[in-house]
Amino acid sequence: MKVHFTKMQGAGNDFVVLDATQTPLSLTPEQMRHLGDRRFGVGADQILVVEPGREPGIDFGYRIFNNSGDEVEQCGNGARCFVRYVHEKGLSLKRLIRVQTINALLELRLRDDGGVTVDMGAPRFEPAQIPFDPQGLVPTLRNGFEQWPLRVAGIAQPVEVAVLSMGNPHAVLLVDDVDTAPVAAWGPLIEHHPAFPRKVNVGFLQIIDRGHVRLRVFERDAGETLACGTGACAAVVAGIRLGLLDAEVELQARGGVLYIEWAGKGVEGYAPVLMTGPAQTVFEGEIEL
Ligand SMILES: N[C@H](CCC[C@H](N)C(=O)O)C(=O)O
Repeated sequence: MKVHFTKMQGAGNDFVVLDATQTPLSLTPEQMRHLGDRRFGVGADQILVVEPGREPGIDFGYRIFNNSGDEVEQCGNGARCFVRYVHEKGLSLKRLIRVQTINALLELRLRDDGGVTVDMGAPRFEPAQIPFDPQGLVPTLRNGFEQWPLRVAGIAQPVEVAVLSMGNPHAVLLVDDVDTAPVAAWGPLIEHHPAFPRKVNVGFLQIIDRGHVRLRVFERDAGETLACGTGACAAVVAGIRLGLLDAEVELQARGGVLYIEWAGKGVEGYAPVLMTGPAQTVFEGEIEL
């Protein structure tokens, strides 16, 4: 089967984008893995599928697959590429589009300056929503926010992580310097820790000052990526809840800069996280699957 694709990237997190708005696409996990394979396929961290909106007021469906072939709940850098894609393909002229993922409704805005801002929804902290099983661990509270002392096989000392969901699960640990952080060594150990029944994305967060951070993310099912949008949102939310960051943060990922805004908890609960950053088409092509 010949499949047309568009290769895109957002801060170096790269994607194969497939258009299923006219004809349904149902690819197997093996076909998704082939698309994501950097040697035998196109190569990407994730595969994004653009589907028609299924309800009034919803412009599109948005499905996300890691290059492992597993479908996941959310992808922030992908959301920015999604809105760029639908405009470039003439699938929508609206500057604000509403898209439905498997567990969230997102509002994506193409800005007048050409940048893209996505409303990533509110973070969730309840263990069952992450999901996270504290396994009897006693957290330390910092500014009233839990840091959980995970005991990880292969790591001598307990690893203090903040845990939350951006629709997908995240564990965030503070490091002095992302360049020397043990991302490759600790990332997979924490990703597969039994406290995370659906595994977890692991963020290594370096605080520069209250408005500037650096972040590396070892992504669930994808390994370290040059940027992780939901990971950036999760890390900034954790930093704000720990009392270390202000409401607007510039985040340096290895592949580019993201701007994250979160107003914290209001009268109606937790505010949504807003993320602004780049989204670019790299090339188009066809592949035999
Ligand atoms: N690896 C993530 C999905 C992609 C997230 C990331 N690429 C982003 O931009 O949010 C997960 O399994 O939850």
